[in-house]
Amino acid sequence: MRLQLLQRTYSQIHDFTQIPIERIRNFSIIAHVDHGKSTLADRLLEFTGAIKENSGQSQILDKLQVEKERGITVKAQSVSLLYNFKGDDYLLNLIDTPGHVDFSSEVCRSLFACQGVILLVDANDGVQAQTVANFFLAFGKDLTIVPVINKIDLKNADPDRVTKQLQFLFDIEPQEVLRISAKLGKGIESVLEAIIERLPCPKVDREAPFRALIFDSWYDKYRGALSLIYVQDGDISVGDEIQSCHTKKVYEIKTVSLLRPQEVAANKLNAGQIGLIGCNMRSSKEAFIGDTIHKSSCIVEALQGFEPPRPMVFAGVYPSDQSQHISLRSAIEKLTLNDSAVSVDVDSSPALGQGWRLGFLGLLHLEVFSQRLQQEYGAEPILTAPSVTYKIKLKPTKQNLKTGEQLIYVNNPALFPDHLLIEEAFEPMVIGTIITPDEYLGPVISLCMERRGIQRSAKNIDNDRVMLQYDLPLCEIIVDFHDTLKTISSGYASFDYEDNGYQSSNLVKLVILLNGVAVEELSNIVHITKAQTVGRKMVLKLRDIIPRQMVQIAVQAVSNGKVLARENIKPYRKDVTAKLYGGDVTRRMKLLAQQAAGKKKMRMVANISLPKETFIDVLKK
Ligand SMILES: Nc1nc2c(ncn2[C@@H]2O[C@H](COP(=O)(O)OP(=O)(O)OP(=O)(O)O)[C@@H](O)[C@H]2O)c(=O)[nH]1
Repeated sequence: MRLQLLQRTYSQIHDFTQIPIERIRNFSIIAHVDHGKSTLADRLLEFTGAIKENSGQSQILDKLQVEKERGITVKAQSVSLLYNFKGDDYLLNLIDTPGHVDFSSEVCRSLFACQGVILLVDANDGVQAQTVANFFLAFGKDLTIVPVINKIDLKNADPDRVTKQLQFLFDIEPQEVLRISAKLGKGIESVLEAIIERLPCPKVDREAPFRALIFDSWYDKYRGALSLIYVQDGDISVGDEIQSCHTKKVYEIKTVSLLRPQEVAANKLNAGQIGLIGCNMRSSKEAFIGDTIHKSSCIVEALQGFEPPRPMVFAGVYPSDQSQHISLRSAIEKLTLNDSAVSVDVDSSPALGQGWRLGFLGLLHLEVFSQRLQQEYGAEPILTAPSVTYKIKLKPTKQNLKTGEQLIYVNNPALFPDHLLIEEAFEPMVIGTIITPDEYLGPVISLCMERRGIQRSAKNIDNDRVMLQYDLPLCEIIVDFHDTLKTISSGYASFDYEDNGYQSSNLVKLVILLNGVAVEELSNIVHITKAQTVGRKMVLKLRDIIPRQMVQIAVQAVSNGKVLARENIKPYRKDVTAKLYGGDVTRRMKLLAQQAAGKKKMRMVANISLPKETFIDVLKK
């Protein structure tokens, strides 16, 4: 039995390595969130025999616990499929990609290894903001696009309308558009046919010296860092010595495997293929995504890497007590290998101790990262409020003129300089695209205006849908813009954004004082027009969150030396006169006066203990 299994595995591998370049297709499925990418991937896997039909498993490529729980794809996954078309075996390398805006770096990275994409659109929802962004991403990379309308089985499906939208927005010819139901498995064959007939094969050279691009990597407890590679030239086998162009380190290849979607050992990877290599990389920092690897005996020119993702949202991460510092550090290190879009800097705070300042692509990315820290590594860190990176031009002083450090970048509100030192402040901006049914246009425009948005354009994409473009400050959308947009449009509006540089802005630092002492962890950078409202809200929230203590606590929001809001948290009052029975009134007054004096002393030295959750709760809008 075991021998049979081994022979079968071997024959499969044999087939894979023998496939000529002309019969390889590397492609990705891109779409707006929930339009059915993972479901289509499941069907493709079933159709090509990689998994059994009706195996009861769904979203096979969503492996992480957080993906299964949230029903979203976070990490792009790859799978190699073998498909017999008109008598020939084809190798189809499919890369499943996430749909949420926060994970667009995964989409970008996956596209590098592809020659074409399936652009999937929901037959009921039609083109959404992320569809637009993904289309232009693929179009900009000169990839062949196969437009597919999914969910045609839905009662309200209107594929004709969606076809018109595709034609109007992207100049896609109606006859090119496929119509399928991934859920029911209808039309899947037409997708496979389009992949083979419309997509080009990879432009690679099997005779040239080996060159491959690392486009993903993750950490395995037993084998160290594993790298997913796209072989551009030549071939690679177990036992070969490879060198990294980035670190110049040399490794011996220990394992070569294909993902089917389970890992299947192989002896060799040829140009045009995608596969996994393990070469005893012990430290997570060694598998550098975007790096080119080659055989150590033959120096080659590095392949063009992709732009590293730029973190947009920063937050402090601290262990809940300092004894967990080392375990949290190792968890962060391992997780950042798997999720290379996260940037890590060391940070410290008087209240929370030693920690890190991490950069994320967006708020969902931050939430998913902290959830993965908990689920996969059992870490329970404290996260501070998210912030963006501000650019600040300092007033010229003798010192900064000498050092040339007049321009600084600040992503930690605690480090925002005093207003007297600032000549001009700049905040990061984005161009936001919103697609909404026109009945929600009013509330959507009000939301954008409330978030300091300036309209760029508005156009109808069909009879009842409008596409809006706004210039928006990044800090206004990172926390709850997406959720609010969904709420006011009953879930119908969609949103996507792209970076649009910096813009001069009137920013102030809002500091929270507890009994006159600034709590830097609660500081916030806000636009001057919002300082009063945000200050008021924070003070009220803190009043409710901070537990009453033996002394009165004054909570103040202060900006540029001016108190904008204040609330008092009343102390517990001990009845010092309880033991008095009757007697002289002066005795009673004396006891109360003694108590008041004691409290005054205490207030001055009071070290107010804030609950851990305060830092997270208070800054949620
Ligand atoms: N009726 C119907 N439902 C479908 C079809 N395809 C997918 N769905 C459903 O649509 C929902 C989203 O599908 P997914 O495959 O998770 O979508 P996705 O695009 O991978 O989502 P993300 O990974 O979050 O980007 C699931 O509830 C699917 O069952 C279809 O053809 N018809």
